[in-house]
This record gives sequence, structure tokens and C-alpha cells, in this order.
Amino acid sequence: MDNKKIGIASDHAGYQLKEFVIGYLDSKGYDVYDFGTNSEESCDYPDYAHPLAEAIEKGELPRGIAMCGSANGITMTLNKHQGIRAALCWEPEIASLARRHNNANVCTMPARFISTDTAREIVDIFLNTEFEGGRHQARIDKIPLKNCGCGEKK
Ligand SMILES: O=C(CO)[C@H](O)[C@H](O)[C@H](O)COP(=O)(O)O
Repeated sequence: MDNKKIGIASDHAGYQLKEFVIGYLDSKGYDVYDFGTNSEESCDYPDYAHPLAEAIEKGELPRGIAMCGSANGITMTLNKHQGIRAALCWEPEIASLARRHNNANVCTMPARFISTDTAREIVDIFLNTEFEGGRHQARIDKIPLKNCGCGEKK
């Protein structure tokens, strides 16, 4: 998979930050796939989060970045997809842990609560930090309901 490919999505609240991050990724030579939204006109984050998640699940893109106002709604939506591990990153150390311990494949950011400088730092860490595996892989393997030993197992 081409590690220079990255998907990005936001709602209206995340639009300005999305445009900033696209410009930053372009300047670093990333191949950015923009799933919208395309303005600050009010919209619904699931309409943009689901297509991004599907592209990652299908293997068309290795990872993504997404933002809404608080990042809660877009993170909740992305994590409905079995192949997505979206982590809400509001500061750099959380972004590092999201990669090292959680092998996050989508970084989400709360556009209304972080600066562009912080967002740039979070993006750099998310894109350049390796997963540590080991005990963390064993934990990730238990995230799907079918592997957790609880109610949904048939
Ligand atoms: O933060 C969000 C969801 O978790 C969204 O960005 C919404 O925009 C947020 O809920 C605020 O909604 P509003 O329509 O922008 O007031």
C-alpha cells in the first residue's frame, strides 16, 4: 500500500482545519484524497466519515485524518466500521500513543478546540510513529465484539 496516500474528511466545523491540513500534507508530498465537506455550510459529519471509513476498509487508502467541532461525532461514526481504529487526538502525546499502542488508522481532531500549530504537530506524529505491537496487538485483537467473549458471540 502507498503510504503517501491519505484520506481526509470533516464537517462544517472542521472545514477550515481540513483545508489547513490538506495544504500542509500537500507541502510534504502526500497524495491527499478529500472526502469533503467543501464549505462551512452546516452539514452532518456521518455523510463524510462513512465514505472515508469505507475507502480505508476496502484497502484503497492506508489511513485517514478527520475533524469535526469536538471530534466526538466523527470519531463515533468512524469507529462503527470494523476496519477502523479512529483515535481522538487533541495533543501530541495522545497522537503518539494512538499510533504506538492503538495502531490507529484514523486520527481525529477537535477543530474548535486546537490551534493549527497543534494540529500540524499531531499530524506529523500520527504519520511518523510506528505501532509497537506485542501486548498492544493482543488488546487490539479483542476490540471486535466477535472476539471479546461477550454477548454478540454466536
Ligand atoms: O462536533 C461535532 C460533533 O461531535 C460537530 O462538529 C457539530 O458541528 C457540533 O455538534 C456542533 O454543531 P453545530 O451545528 O455546528 O452547532
